[in-house]
Amino acid sequence: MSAVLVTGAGQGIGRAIALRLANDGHDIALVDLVEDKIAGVADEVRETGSKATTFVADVSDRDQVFAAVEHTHEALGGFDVIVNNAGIAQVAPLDDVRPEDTKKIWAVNVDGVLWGIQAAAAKFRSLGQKGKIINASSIAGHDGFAMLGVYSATKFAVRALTQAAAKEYAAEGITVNAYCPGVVGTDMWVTIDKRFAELTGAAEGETYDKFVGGIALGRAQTPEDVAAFVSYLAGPDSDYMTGQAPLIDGGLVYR
Ligand SMILES: NC(=O)C1=CN([C@@H]2O[C@H](COP(=O)(O)OP(=O)(O)OC[C@H]3O[C@@H](n4cnc5c(N)ncnc54)[C@H](O)[C@@H]3O)[C@@H](O)[C@H]2O)C=CC1
Ligand SMILES: CC(=O)C(C)=O
Repeated sequence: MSAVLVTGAGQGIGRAIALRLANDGHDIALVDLVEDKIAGVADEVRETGSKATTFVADVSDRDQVFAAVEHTHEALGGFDVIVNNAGIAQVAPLDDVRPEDTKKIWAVNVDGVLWGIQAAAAKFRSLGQKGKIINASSIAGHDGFAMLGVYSATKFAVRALTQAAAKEYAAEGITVNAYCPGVVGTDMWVTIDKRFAELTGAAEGETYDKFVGGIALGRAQTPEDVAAFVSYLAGPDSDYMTGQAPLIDGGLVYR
């Protein structure tokens, strides 16, 4: 079918996206910081009958992202979709944020997405074909959350890049969309919950439970819930959609 590159594919939402798209029949290039994690997910992808390849890269490094796209094309014999999923969280009151903090999270969550957008568009262009670019935003890309202010800013920025890239690339048949999950029970939320506990005196688990308590559908989101929507974005049913960043959050933020 088609060849898809997923960043941050070693665990959590990225792993679920990789497995869902493999089950949909796509071949998958798994990109992450740590080889061991993506090697394990690659084995799971191969069990579905789809091809898998791995590439270690830090998405904040532009050259490494371009190399990952090149590797995907060589290893899978094509390049059709990129999912710029890798991201990191940071929990801090705005008063405490320092330049080194903003630099680090911006480099991964915003620059990392921009390098992925650029590298994918350049490859689609060189192959003379259409393609799909899919970016990870968040409910925090629609609402600024207390203690997650800079993280929220990065996810708003992802929406801005998604809209601008959609406009710049539409004439070339390249679509650009984002997904905005809510509260997904991954390691990211374990870290967020612990930091809230340290900073606010909340008990461990309390912040996560409070956020989940606000979800209309009454449960935390699974990585597979997110992957189901990304499956739509990666497939032909979304061909007429570009520049959008829909919320897929069980009813938490309403726009
Ligand atoms: N967990 C949640 O509730 C939500 C997550 N998101 C977003 O979804 C995406 C995935 O989140 P999770 O799976 O929960 O996170 P996670 O922390 O469980 O997994 C993130 C993966 O990305 C990799 N990664 C981190 N920095 C990287 C870098 N510089 N280069 C390459 N890989 C890197 C990590 O090694 C890890 O495998 C992120 O962009 C996150 O901001 C959005 C909304 C909600
Ligand atoms: C982790 C995240 O994206 C939140 C809290 O919206």
